This record gives sequence, structure tokens and C-alpha cells, in this order.
Amino acid sequence: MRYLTAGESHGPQLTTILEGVPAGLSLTAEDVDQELLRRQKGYGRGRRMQIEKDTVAINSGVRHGRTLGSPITLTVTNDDFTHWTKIMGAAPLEDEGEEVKRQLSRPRPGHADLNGAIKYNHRDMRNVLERSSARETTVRVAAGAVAKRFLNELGISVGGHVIEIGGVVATDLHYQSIEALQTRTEASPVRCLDEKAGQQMMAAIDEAKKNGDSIGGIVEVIVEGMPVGVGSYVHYDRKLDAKLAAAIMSINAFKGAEIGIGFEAAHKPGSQVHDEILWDAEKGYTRRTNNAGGFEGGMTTGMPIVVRGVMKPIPTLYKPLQSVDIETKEPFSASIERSDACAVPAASVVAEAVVAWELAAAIVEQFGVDHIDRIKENVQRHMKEAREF
Ligand SMILES: Cc1cc2nc3c(=O)[nH]c(=O)nc-3n(C[C@H](O)[C@H](O)[C@H](O)COP(=O)(O)O)c2cc1C
Ligand SMILES: C=C(O[C@@H]1CC(C(=O)O)=C[C@@H](OP(=O)(O)O)[C@H]1O)C(=O)O
Repeated sequence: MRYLTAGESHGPQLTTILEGVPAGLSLTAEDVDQELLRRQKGYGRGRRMQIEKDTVAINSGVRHGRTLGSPITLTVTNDDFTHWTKIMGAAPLEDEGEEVKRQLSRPRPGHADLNGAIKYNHRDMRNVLERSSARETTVRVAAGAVAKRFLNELGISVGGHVIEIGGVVATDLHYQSIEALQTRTEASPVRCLDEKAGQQMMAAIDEAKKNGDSIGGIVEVIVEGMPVGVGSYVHYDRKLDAKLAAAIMSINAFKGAEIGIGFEAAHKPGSQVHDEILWDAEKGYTRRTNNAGGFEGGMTTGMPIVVRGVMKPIPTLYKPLQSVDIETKEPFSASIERSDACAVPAASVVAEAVVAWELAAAIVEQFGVDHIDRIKENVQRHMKEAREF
């Protein structure tokens, strides 16, 4: 399975084409829309989210509510485009002079503006900003919604939550099931399980906003129900934990990923890190602990997958940082129209989506036949064999 996305932040629409999704999977626009809505919520976002009402159109690959096995095209309209038709239209310009005046020549520290402009030889940095914007994550969440539907059929559930924002760390992380985790995070404006920490996170976001600043944080994705032995140790590019890390790192503003206890393993002895192996007749092999976060040797252990990602603070700041105008080469302090102060809660939904996609793709690769029912049979047979091994 693979997917591509297309579309500019203030252009008419965003598109994704999903290739290799098995036939026979039940899929409706509502399945996707509920994920899009989750991404749009989240404390700390700017005015753009009040303009957009993200809903999907399924333009190919689905008939009467079931996937066909052919490429699935999903599109989401940018409602903001109506305010940008002149600036973002595809037609050639009538007045080049006017356009030059409107060009963006002032790169924001922390965004893609300067490097992108140099790389693609764009004097107008809007040409960079439009595609480097995290608006693109909308259709990645749409792709993830399809992957979640697929995983769901196999009894695999994916949940995400926020564990840190601006130095406030959640300590109460207990939940009964992924469903319970989702219900509780859904009720929290910052998608945090720990209510008290959640309040403090909102206060930290308010404070950052008041100061014209921005803050980042850490999100965690948990997956239950993955069969053992998905991925492989035989080649670097078949290690599933590495694919998850890359997927997390591909989210705009994410600067690190860890699996299980991750970086904490550096300062613990092996006796406190490795998960002892247990066996019982009903479950087969399990682990006493799950410090490995569901992975050993690039393969799933059958324990819950736990992957975290760190998001840096949003680059566009109301409190200006110094930069250089690429036309005049003069220093300036950036001024902006609008931006998010913190997008960590929204990004936790994106993280769920990219993880779901990688896991679905790995299952299709390993157990792959072209129809969901046959994949289900293959996975169930594999799980039975693993229990009896
Ligand atoms: C959901 C989400 C919303 C974001 N909103 C903004 C924003 O409003 N302003 C901004 O400057 N960056 C925002 N970003 C971050 C930038 O897109 C990101 O920093 C930029 O693409 C540069 O890439 P890099 O930070 O990965 O190097 C957002 C990121 C995510 C995931
Ligand atoms: C539009 C989204 O996020 C945007 C991501 C983003 C950026 O620079 O990454 C900048 C902002 O866009 P604008 O400049 O239009 O306000 C965010 O709103 C979205 O998440 O749907």
C-alpha cells in the first residue's frame, strides 16, 4: 500500500490517492469525516480552523460503501480558497508588477521558507509555504482513516493522546482500553488523559499566546491487537519500528520519535529494560512488561505498540524573531497575520493516522491478498499458529 498527497494550503483542494487498499473493505465518507473533525479540534489553534469545515469526497475506488481494490481518491475542499482566488488561481497573471509587490520575501525562522526558496529557486516564498504547510496533514488523516478501518476489521485499534505541552507533563496515564482512552481524550480540549495536567497545558497555551509565542510537546500513539512477527529483522528497510519512526518524523514540526521507553533506555541497566517472556495456554507468549513498546528486531512482539513523537513549537510567531529579507538583504522582525500557538493536540491525531497507515501497509505486505476477508483468514491463522508455537 502507498499513497501520495497533493494540494496547496490556500489552493482549491487537497487530494490523496491510496494505492493497494484491499477490496471488500466497508468504507464511507463518515468514517473519514469523523477523523477529519478530530484533527480540527484541539486547543491552541488559530483562526484558520474556524474557516475550514473539513469533509471528504470519495471520488474513486469505492462503490456502494465497499472498496474495489482500485486506487481510492479522497479530496477535501479548502474553504479558505474563496479568499485566495486571486493569489492562488492557476491562470497566468495579467499584471506581473502587482504580483511582484505581493511576493513574500521574508523567511520565517523554523519554517521551510528559506531553504525551500533556495532549493526550488522561488523568489516568492509563497510557493514554498503553500505546500510545506501542515494543511497537508488533513489528507494524511483521511488516508489514516482508511487504514484504521482496515485495522479495525482485524481487531486492531489505534489511540493517541498528548503527554506533554510546553513543559507540563501528564502523570495520570491510566486507561482501561483504547476505546476508553479515546473517549477520555475526546473530552479533553488538549487530548490529554490527565485532567489536571490538561488544565495546566491550556493555561500554558494561553500564556504563550499572550506573549506572542508558541509551544510544542510530546504525543503518544498506542496500538493494541497487532499480531506478533509483523515487520522483519532481515533488512534495514523492512524494520517496522524504523518505518513508524520515519512516519512520525514526517509530520510537520516533529523532531524526534521513540518506541517504548526510548531514550530512557540509555540510563537503565539491561535487567530493568528487557521484557521477560511468559507463556500461558490461552494467550501463548506474552511479556511481563512492555518497555520495548511492542517491537524487538524490527518486528512486532504482539504486545501493544507504543510510539512517541516530539513536536517543536510552531515557527510563525506573533513576537517577531530576526530574519533577513531576501530582496533587500536587510534584517527585519517578522510580523504575521495568523498562526497556531500550539498544534500538539491536533498533531496527536495526525500521529495516529500515519502510524495506522504504516501498520496497515505492513499487514497487507505480509498477509497480502487482495480481499479483506482472505487477509482476515490469513491473519487469524497466523495468530493461532503463534499461540500454539
Ligand atoms: C497540525 C499542525 C499545525 C501547524 N500549524 C502551524 C502554524 O499555524 N504556523 C506555523 O508556522 N507552523 C505550523 N505548523 C508547523 C509547520 O508546518 C512546520 O514547522 C514547517 O512545515 C517546517 O517543517 P519542520 O518544522 O518539520 O522543519 C503546524 C504543524 C502541524 C502538524
Ligand atoms: C490549515 C491548517 O494548518 C495550518 C498550518 C500552517 C503551517 O504553516 O504549517 C499554518 C496555518 O495556516 P494559515 O497560514 O492558513 O493560517 C495553519 O492554520 C490545518 O491544519 O488545516
